[in-house]
Amino acid sequence: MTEEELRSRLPAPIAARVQSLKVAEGKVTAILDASGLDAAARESLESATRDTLAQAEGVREVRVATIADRPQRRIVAIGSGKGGVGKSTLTANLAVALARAGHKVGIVDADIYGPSQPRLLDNESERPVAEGDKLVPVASKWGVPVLSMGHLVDPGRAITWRGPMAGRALGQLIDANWGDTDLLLVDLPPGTGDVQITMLQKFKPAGAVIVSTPQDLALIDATRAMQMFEAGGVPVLGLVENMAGYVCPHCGETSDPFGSGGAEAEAESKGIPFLGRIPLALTIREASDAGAPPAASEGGQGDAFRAIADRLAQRLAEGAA
Ligand SMILES: Nc1ncnc2c1ncn2[C@@H]1O[C@H](COP(=O)(O)OP(=O)(O)OP(=O)(O)O)[C@@H](O)[C@H]1O
Repeated sequence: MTEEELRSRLPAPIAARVQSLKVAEGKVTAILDASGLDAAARESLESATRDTLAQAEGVREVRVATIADRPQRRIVAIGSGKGGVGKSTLTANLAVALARAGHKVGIVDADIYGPSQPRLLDNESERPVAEGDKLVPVASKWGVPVLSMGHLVDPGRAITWRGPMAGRALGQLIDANWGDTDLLLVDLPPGTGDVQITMLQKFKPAGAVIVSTPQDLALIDATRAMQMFEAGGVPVLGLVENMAGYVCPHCGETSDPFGSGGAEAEAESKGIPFLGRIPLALTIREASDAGAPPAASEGGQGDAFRAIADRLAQRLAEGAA
């Protein structure tokens, strides 16, 4: 079926909202203008479009996206299969590098059970204020506004919420008063649990970046995370290998305690772009603990983060998300 034929199948009120409709090899992508609609009306517009187009001959897959009159804000989720692989460190440094390159970027720390962005960005003592029923993100000295559960609860107090509450908390952080921020990096909790699924279903990230260390076991978990995003219709923008190659602070020699290159090979085998690798370096841990992201200063390990941020920006500009 041609694009014109597909368009003509849509009822007039839906057809009037079609901004673009493309079909390639049985995959239809429709972009609709949802201006003036509330969330429920937007969802029924989306599902009616999807249902109608899916019935057309030769259509295997239908993707529907809506744009509204509020500023377009893209969400990119940073995920990992397991904990401790450096997802939060990467998120903070990517955001700082992107902000330095002129992007309007903010961070949502969705790791609500173990928030670390306030420490990484050195604004732990700040508290967000509410404007109306929305939170106003907390500024950081690195030019990146952030909202984190770490800003809302006392440090060290364990959060013992069940899934639905955690999902609601995440909603408040994402649906905050982000002003002209047009890119939100969401630091997800590790793994593929409730919070991640809520995130996919409710907030439809434009894309995801997966972080892994080079070991086989970490990569198996990373593959699971990739599958979760793909099943949720979220394109994986790329894979990052962290803690690849240890640079000895004394002699400068590089060794590979966790192996090296595994993530790149894994990305290649899955047809996913490899965005780059960050070495295991004492200076990264020390700077991160001190709230001074390496990407904020010239040279050193900041270059590795900047190179990944550039590749991510390029992927976004190419329309990969
Ligand atoms: N490339 C690196 N070199 C040295 N230390 C690193 C590197 N990346 C991360 N770290 C350190 O490893 C620890 C875990 O990093 P981080 O908190 O970013 O991981 P995470 O995947 O977000 O963990 P969590 O499971 O808590 O969400 C931190 O102490 C951090 O400073």
